[in-house]
Amino acid sequence: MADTEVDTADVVVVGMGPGGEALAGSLAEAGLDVVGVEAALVGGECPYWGCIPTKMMVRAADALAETRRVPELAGGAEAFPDFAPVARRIREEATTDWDDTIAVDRFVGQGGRFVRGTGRLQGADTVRVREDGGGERLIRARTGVVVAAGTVPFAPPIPGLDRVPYWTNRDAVRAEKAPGSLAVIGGGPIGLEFAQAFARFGTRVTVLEALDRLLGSEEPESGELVADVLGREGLDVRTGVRITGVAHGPDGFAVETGGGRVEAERLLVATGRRPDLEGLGLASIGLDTSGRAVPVDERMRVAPGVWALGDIVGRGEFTHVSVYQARIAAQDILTGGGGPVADYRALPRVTFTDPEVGAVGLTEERAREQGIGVRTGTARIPSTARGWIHRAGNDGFIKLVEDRDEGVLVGATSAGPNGGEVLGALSVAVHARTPVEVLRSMIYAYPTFHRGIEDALNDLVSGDSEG
Ligand SMILES: Cc1cc2nc3c(=O)[nH]c(=O)nc-3n(C[C@H](O)[C@H](O)[C@H](O)COP(=O)(O)OP(=O)(O)OC[C@H]3O[C@@H](n4cnc5c(N)ncnc54)[C@H](O)[C@@H]3O)c2cc1C
Ligand SMILES: NC(=O)c1ccc[n+]([C@@H]2O[C@H](COP(=O)([O-])OP(=O)(O)OC[C@H]3O[C@@H](n4cnc5c(N)ncnc54)[C@H](O)[C@@H]3O)[C@@H](O)[C@H]2O)c1
Repeated sequence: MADTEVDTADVVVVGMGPGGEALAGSLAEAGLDVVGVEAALVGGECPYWGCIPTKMMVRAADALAETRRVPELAGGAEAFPDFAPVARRIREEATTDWDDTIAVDRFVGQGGRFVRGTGRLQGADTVRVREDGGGERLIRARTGVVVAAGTVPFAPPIPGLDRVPYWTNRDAVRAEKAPGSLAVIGGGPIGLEFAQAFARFGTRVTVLEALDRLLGSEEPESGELVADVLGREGLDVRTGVRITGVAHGPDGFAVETGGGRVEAERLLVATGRRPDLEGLGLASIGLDTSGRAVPVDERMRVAPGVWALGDIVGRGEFTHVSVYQARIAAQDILTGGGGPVADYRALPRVTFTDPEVGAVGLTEERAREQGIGVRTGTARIPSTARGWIHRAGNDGFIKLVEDRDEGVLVGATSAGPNGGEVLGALSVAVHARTPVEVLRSMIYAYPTFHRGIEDALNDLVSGDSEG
């Protein structure tokens, strides 16, 4: 094509979310000629529409919840919820009004070259970029192409859904005020974090989950705990729901379920995410683009000269996974195959509801499916010294999953106040395969939440919960 600019680089990175940005920056700093291609904002979903703005909402909502706990502990206090400071923080502090100039400048400062546009593979060593300005550029990669293009919200095939103006996380993050009422389809991390945060600002929230429990990939106890707490906070949480239709009119949304109709001013769809493998041209390197993820080996390689990382490879849709994989891929690229391999045994995740649900490694069910001889131990937070002291808002538990033949933890959950922080110690134990006997010989500071780990270890070795 006559007006197509042809360019060459060592590495072309398609998608500059947390993973792509980390990889492209480190390769550029190492002296490679790197072109980073980004269709939207450098930084990706996490800083602009995901982790950071939602955690600002959660922080504010938690402050309101703590105020409501004052009467039980310290007299009286009254909160006057106002979403405006949250919306302002998200706009001004988190996203600079959804402007990525700082991130682009940082990458260019590291020595990278940046192209704003949509990239598509044309074979293993070439990326065709449709630039925002209207031009087109063909970039040939001497060393390789890295696909780090993330995922987009998935809308389930519910009759009527494609004709109504429902919210995804992108709209919910840009809310200027808490809606009067909100129906949330999906009881995973996205749905639950938004549901609780808006409810604490006064929104009447209904959560509709198809499975028989919330947080379906975690321990069943986690979903039960969150459903119980949300219910007590006044949310209407329905599991095992089959949604048969959605409509929108002047009065808002109507969601039809087997158990009746749910009406709400806003509808948030949070039913998982999918990559666009077809749009990325991955068929040109022989991949089946109907799949739900890009298959990679343990060094993030897809094919000779092609790597993929982050949400698009489906090994955990978390920023820390994306950045971890960027480190693995960067070392593979820089050493020509001599770097470490990815190890997901101690993959941590935290759902930032209150109580926070932290988990690492395998759930009990997954461990049993893998043929591991499992022993579990549990401590209830309200029964621990610190939980009892804490009182209002002390719901939670610590559950350990031990490989009883090896005498090491292969998974753990810490749900409760600061559950994500307590997870730190458990992550080290699973990652380092610290023997349970060594964990039992440690001194746990009194009275901390993490001392609940010792209670759970005692339950583990008591033998009562063997299975
Ligand atoms: C509401 C919400 C809350 C979350 N909270 C957390 C949390 O608390 N903790 C956590 O660890 N994770 C959280 N996540 C998940 C986290 O945001 C993702 O795991 C992370 O952003 C994935 O990084 P990535 O680099 O793989 O992809 P992304 O962040 O999705 O970035 C991919 C980039 O590629 C670009 N792109 C796509 N196609 C093309 C193309 N053809 N050409 C050029 N560019 C392209 C996109 O525009 C995007 O910028 C949350 C997600 C959401 C939605
Ligand atoms: N704190 C965090 O780290 C954090 C926060 C938000 C998102 N994330 C990441 O983003 C990813 C996507 O989050 P998510 O919550 O959208 O996805 P998810 O897959 O975890 O949960 C989606 C839920 O929607 C339900 N669902 C699907 N179709 C339905 C239907 N027709 N009716 C009712 N329910 C239906 C599913 O059963 C599931 O429970 C997560 O996997 C997570 O890794 C992480």
